Amino acid sequence: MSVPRGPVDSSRVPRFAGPATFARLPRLDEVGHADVAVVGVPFDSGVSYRPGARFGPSAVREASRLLRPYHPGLDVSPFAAMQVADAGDIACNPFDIREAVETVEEAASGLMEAGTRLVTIGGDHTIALPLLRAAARRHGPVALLHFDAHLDTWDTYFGAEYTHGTPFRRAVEEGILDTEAVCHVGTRGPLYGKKDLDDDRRLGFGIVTSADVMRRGVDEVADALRQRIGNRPLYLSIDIDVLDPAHAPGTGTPEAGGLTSRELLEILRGLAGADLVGADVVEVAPAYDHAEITSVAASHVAYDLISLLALKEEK
Ligand SMILES: N=C(N)NCCCC(=O)O
Ligand SMILES: [Zn+2]
Ligand SMILES: [Zn+2]
Repeated sequence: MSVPRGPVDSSRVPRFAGPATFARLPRLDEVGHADVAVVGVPFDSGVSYRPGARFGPSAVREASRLLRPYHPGLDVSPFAAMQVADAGDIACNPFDIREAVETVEEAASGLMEAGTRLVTIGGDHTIALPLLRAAARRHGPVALLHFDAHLDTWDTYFGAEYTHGTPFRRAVEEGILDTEAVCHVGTRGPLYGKKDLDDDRRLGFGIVTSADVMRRGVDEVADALRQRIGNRPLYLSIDIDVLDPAHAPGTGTPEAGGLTSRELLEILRGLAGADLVGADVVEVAPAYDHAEITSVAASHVAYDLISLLALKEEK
């Protein structure tokens, strides 16, 4: 039996039929080894406001049925260039955040053992910490581009260290980021105080605000980010709330004045050539969504991330 590769043929089986793996790709257990695996983490016990991101992975998979095999913007057919498979969900304890964080780290590390690179669908932003740990185990401290309305470098919430507002402070404390190349993109909205920005700067982060993207334009922003990253191993963490609520209403902590989905996708495309080692798309909370606006956007972001990984494979 030959190993399946790529999405189910949509000229034979309509896209709305059959199980919703990401982009209707084969499951990891059907292909054995994958160059890239899409994995879900249905976990939202780290949220500070609206819950619901535990249903993100299934909503993004459902919305990904319409994705097509060729990416004209990057001139790549990601599912032909490499084996991409859906690894299903990492099942983690919704009642014990610390245990869940460990489960995600171990499961992600296990998947990466064979050289598989991960595109993870969240889940709330807490999960970026164990995913970065797994990336750093393999590659050493990684460069990070963090697309988000929020800094997520706060210290604790109600005394809790592991939450969706704190993963990147923990990551710096743990020494798993290359703090010469860590930057937030799309930041906006009210903060608790000026100290938030001072702390964030002290941790080593640069900031490209949502307003900066508007004023400087996507090409200039992407070029500057590419330069800052150089050829370091790069992890991309994308909180879907980086998009304006008009483009992503289905999320837990929406903030006005965000990026358009077009801006986000174009900045990502401008990162072509970077040494991308892993990525996540988090904070899709489908209960607040309308007409799959948010999960469609997230599915396209994931597709672009996979396409960036494919460019690397093609070389
Ligand atoms: N959406 C994420 N990841 N973090 C938002 C935390 C905002 C807050 O509770 O102040
Ligand atoms: Zn956020
Ligand atoms: Zn976040």
